[in-house]
Amino acid sequence: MGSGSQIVHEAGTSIPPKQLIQPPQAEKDNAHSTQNNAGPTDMGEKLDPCPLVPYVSTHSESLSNSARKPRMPSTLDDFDVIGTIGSGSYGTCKKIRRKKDGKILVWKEMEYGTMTESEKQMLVSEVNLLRELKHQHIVRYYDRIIDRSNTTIYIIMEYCDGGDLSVLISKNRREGTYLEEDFVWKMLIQMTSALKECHRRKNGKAVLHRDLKPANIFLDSDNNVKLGDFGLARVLHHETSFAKTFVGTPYYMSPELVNNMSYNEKSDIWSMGCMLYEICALHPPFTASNQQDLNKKICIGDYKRIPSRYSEDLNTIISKLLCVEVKKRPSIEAILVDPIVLRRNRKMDRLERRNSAGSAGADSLHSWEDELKKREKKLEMKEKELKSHERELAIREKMVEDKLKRIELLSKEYRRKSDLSREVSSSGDGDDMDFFDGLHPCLSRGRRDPDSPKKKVSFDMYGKENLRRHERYSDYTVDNLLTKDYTSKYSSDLKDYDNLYEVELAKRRELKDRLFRAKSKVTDLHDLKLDAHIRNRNLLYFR
Ligand SMILES: Nc1ncnc2c1ncn2[C@@H]1O[C@H](COP(=O)(O)OP(=O)(O)OP(=O)(O)O)[C@@H](O)[C@H]1O
Repeated sequence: MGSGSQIVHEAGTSIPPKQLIQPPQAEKDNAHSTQNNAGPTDMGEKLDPCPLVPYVSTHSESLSNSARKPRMPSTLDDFDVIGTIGSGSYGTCKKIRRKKDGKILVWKEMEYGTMTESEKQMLVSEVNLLRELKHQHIVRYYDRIIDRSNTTIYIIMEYCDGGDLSVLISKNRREGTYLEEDFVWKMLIQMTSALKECHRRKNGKAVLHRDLKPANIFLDSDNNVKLGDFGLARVLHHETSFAKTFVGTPYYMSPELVNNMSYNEKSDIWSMGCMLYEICALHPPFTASNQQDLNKKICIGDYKRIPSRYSEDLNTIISKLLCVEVKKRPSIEAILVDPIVLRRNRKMDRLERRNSAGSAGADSLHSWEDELKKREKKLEMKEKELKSHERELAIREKMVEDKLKRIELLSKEYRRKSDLSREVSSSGDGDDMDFFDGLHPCLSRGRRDPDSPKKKVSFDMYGKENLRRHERYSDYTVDNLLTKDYTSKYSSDLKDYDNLYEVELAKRRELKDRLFRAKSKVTDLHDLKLDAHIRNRNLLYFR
């Protein structure tokens, strides 16, 4: 029952729904205090028609009754409570997580200790009923746990993360917005399909919901209908086609109930009409300040058209459901074969197919996009690598350029010094050198033997002739030059080479001096020789 809803007890008076089910304080059964879901308790025996095979989590849709195997009964310890969703007339709903697989579910806690026998029967019927209803638009029942220590039954169900329709209607009412017509049709078609499952059961036992209202229509994350809260539904055997008890929401009460007739399948159809009307208009079709006025309106079918924004087709089908005459009101099959509904159903099918094709296309687009993103990332990384490689190369290039410049400078210097040294040595070459032959061995050193093969002269600064054996310029490759060790070795080698060159130059200078001195000595000797010769001639003359 929705909070705030009132149960019509007598014409003109209303009482809160809780009072219908809350008995005068019944004694709590504290005799048993163990928690399980199969033991022979006042609840357990009735809940389970076969105590040895406790009805277990019938999670798998494909699991047939005959194939159902006994399983370890669930216990409260198998779940973690995440939080409370809300409380209704019969208990509190909590969001829970199943420990073994993390599945999010809901349990409805209902205290049965204070219930009367008939209420307990009703609860038993609810749980047994829930087990049997397996439909994509009906809230799935999973399991139940009885905690005898606090006389509470926990009914474990599917969690509907879209909330319930009453919340959606209130939100739209608050915001002054209307729900889309397509959404209303979707609700109509899916609710009809869920009701068909209840009204036309294979075992021949129709299940009447009895409390169809927006608060009992849950939505999943895709806004699909999940018909829930069968708390007050009863199993109706076909042979007794009228159930006498009235339970439900007064605004949705059908004319036959107002006229004290029994609740039947068509009463559910009326309630569905009221609910669809409310989804469109955001308020129920029949409203009044007291029960008498409400009853009158219901009995004559006095309601306004749904807002003009909605199609005539929708208005027509809602009017059919809100037909005061039970016989003329369509059954669930009649709704399903109504031309308007069929037309709409086909349109929805087409839309759904297009959407799923669209979503498949979108999926492939997404995966394509993902693939592209991955490739882009790879390319980006490669580009980064290349850039850093390029930077490295630029540095190496710069280093090589510097080295080459230095080498050129050094080679220029070397050539300049070589020219200088050649100048020095050339000034001591020629006749003078011949003159020195035999005078001092060191003076003839370095002079080429005319018969010996000509010494190869290379002007290539890297040529091996211009380097000491261990100083081949060929060793100074670009790569070698770039290594730190080799660079320092190279500089120290050049320094050695400079020193040697200086020594050589000094030696040559000294030799030049000595040559000069020897030349003047020769001149002196020549003069002396000439003088002696003259003197000798004079002496001969005098003789
Ligand atoms: N399976 C479910 N998934 C998600 N929320 C749920 C589920 N079942 C119930 N609820 C939410 O839990 C709250 C309590 O629900 P409950 O059925 O106990 O009470 P109610 O329907 O509000 O009132 P009443 O039972 O009196 O009709 C509600 O807000 C309802 O929307």
